Parts: sequence; structure tokens; C-alpha cells
Amino acid sequence: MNQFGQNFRLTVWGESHGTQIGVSMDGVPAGIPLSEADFAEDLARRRSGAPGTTPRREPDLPQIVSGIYNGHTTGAPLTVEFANTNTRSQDYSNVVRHYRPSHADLVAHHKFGGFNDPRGGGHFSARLTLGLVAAGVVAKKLLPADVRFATRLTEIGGCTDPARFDEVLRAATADRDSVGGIVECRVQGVPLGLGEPFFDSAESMIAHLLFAVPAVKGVEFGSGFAGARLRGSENNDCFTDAAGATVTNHAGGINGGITNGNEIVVRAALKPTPSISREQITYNQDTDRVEPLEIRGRHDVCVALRGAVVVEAAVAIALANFIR
Ligand SMILES: Cc1cc2nc3c(=O)[nH]c(=O)nc-3n(C[C@H](O)[C@H](O)[C@H](O)COP(=O)(O)O)c2cc1C
Ligand SMILES: C=C(O[C@@H]1CC(C(=O)O)=C[C@@H](OP(=O)(O)O)[C@H]1O)C(=O)O
Repeated sequence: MNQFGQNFRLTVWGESHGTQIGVSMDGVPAGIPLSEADFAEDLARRRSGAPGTTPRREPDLPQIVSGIYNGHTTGAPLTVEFANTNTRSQDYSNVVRHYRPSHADLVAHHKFGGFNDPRGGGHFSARLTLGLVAAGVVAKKLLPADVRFATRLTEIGGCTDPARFDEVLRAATADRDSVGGIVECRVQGVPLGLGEPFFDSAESMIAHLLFAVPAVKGVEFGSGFAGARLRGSENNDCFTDAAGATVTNHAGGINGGITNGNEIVVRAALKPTPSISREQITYNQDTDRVEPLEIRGRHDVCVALRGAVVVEAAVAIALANFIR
């Protein structure tokens, strides 16, 4: 099944080299002002063009095809779609059965019995994150008005100095290689009380969405993995008032699966782009041999660059799902 959520339910659909991709949302209340222009800012943050991003240029113009009337949501399913206008499917002819290492080609082929669309990674392509970003824009409108997101890249290729990110990207490009990155999303103004104690905890829902983002391989809240190396006396967040404000925020704004009113702090680790132009030796099902593979296509050097706004959208969608 390809759906997420209860209160704010969505399906992302399409393939990278099909005619269109998009998102269908249900549970959006009637009467919310919404227009195509509302999507522009977040879509621009995902668009390619900056150094280290894919040379595939797409206009990424949203078209709201249902759930809207006179500039307001109607309460009916809301669908936003985008055209794929710049595909080069011939670039993928050699990876249909000579699967790219660490992309989804092999699992897709086996799981769907060879009926999957292999062009541009098909339904597994990060092109589908366009729909997630669009849903994130709607999700933000469902959250209380004083909720504020601040999302940034804290690390690229192991480097934590933003002034040196370009250099890291240039070096990886020169080596016909790729690098990973860490995205940190902070959310202020989230009220105390979102989330349930166990299975639908705030962490579980946010992590669920984040792990749906292609290339996300790690998620941590607050002090996260570093917190496991601290003592309780160092990691505990002492309260300063009756509302639950704390001196420190090692919990990342969540206790017992429930948002505690402090800033939500969540980080996602995105792996290096799997499609690199450097030759790799890998199994070819056509010849039944391990052979050199040259990957074509137009690829991001670091997926975390365009992934930052996708991470933010995922967090927004998870939080919106708690709003009844
Ligand atoms: C914004 C974004 C852009 C991406 N761009 C590429 C790309 O150009 N080439 C590529 O091979 N993978 C890219 N990926 C990652 C793949 O889509 C992903 O690794 C693949 O679908 C396999 O999924 P997995 O890494 O979660 O196992 C991108 C991911 C994101 C979030
Ligand atoms: C098109 C987008 O990114 C694509 C994500 C992607 C992948 O494997 O995830 C592979 C590349 O596809 P193609 O070879 O068709 O250019 C990227 O360009 C997009 O994000 O809009």
C-alpha cells in the first residue's frame, strides 16, 4: 500500500520518467486559503541548479487539480500534480538488469517481477519527493500559526564547516563520486501534547515519514546517539516553569512520545548519492557475471542539498497528522 496517515492522509504517485508525478491528500479541512503560488518558496528550495545538484532541470510548476474552489480548499481530496518534461530514459537502458549498487533497481525488479518502471528509478526516484514537499506546504497550513521551521545542513561529506561545503562538493565531483550529509530540522511553537505514548509517538511518526525519504538512513532526536554517551546528570532537561520549559533540550522536544512544548530538534542522515559516474564492479543479471558498470543519468553529487526541504516537509506532515 502507498498511503500515510490517519487525520492527514496522503499518497505520492507517479514515476520519474512518466508523464506526471504528484500527491493526493485527504483530511484537509474545507476553507483553507490555497493557491499554486503558496508552493513556490518550498519548491524552489528543492529545485536543482546549485552546484552539486542534478543537471536535470524541471519547471516543477504545481497544478492543483482537485479539492480547491474559489481559492479555498473544499474538504474533498486535494491533488497537486507536476509534469515531467526533461527525461532521458535511454540513460537507464544499461541498468535494467545490471543493477546500480545501493539504488532500488534490484529490489524493484525482484519485488515487482520485472514489471517495475526502471526509467530514472521509476517510482523509487527522489523526483517523487516533489509531492512530499507539496504536501508539506499544506501540512504547515494545518499547524498552529506560530509553528516555525528552521532547517539547515549541518554536515556534508563529514565536513561541518559551511564555508568549506563547496570545496567538498567540488572534490567529490572531480573524483566522479558523491557525498552524504546531515539535515537538522528545528520546529518552534509546537504545542505540548501531540503524539501518543507508544506506537503513534511523535518520534515514531516523524521517523516514519523521514525514513520514507529516499537516501535517509539515520534519524535522531535531540542529543540522539551522542546522548547515549552522556550521564543522566548531563542529559536530563531540568524544568524552569509549570508549562514545562527546560534549561537544556537533549530530548529534542519530546518526552514519552508526546511533544513537551520545547523546540523539536530532529536530524536525518542522508547517504551519498548511489548513482556515481565512477566505474563500479557489480553483478549483471543479463550475463550472470560480476562486471564493470558505467552509470549514466544526471545525478546529484549530494542529495542532502535538495533533501533539506524534503526533511522539513516530512516533519510537517507527521505533525499535521496529529491535528484533529
Ligand atoms: C532530494 C534527493 C535527490 C536525490 N537524487 C538522486 C540522484 O540524483 N541520483 C541517485 O542515484 N539517487 C538520488 N537520490 C537517492 C535515491 O533516490 C535513493 O538512494 C534510492 O531511491 C534508494 O533508496 P534508499 O537510499 O532509501 O535505499 C536522491 C534522494 C533525495 C532525497
Ligand atoms: C529529477 C529529479 O531528481 C532525480 C532523482 C534521481 C534519483 O535516482 O532519485 C535521479 C536523477 O534522475 P534523472 O536521471 O532522470 O535525471 C535525478 O535527476 C528531481 O528530484 O526532480
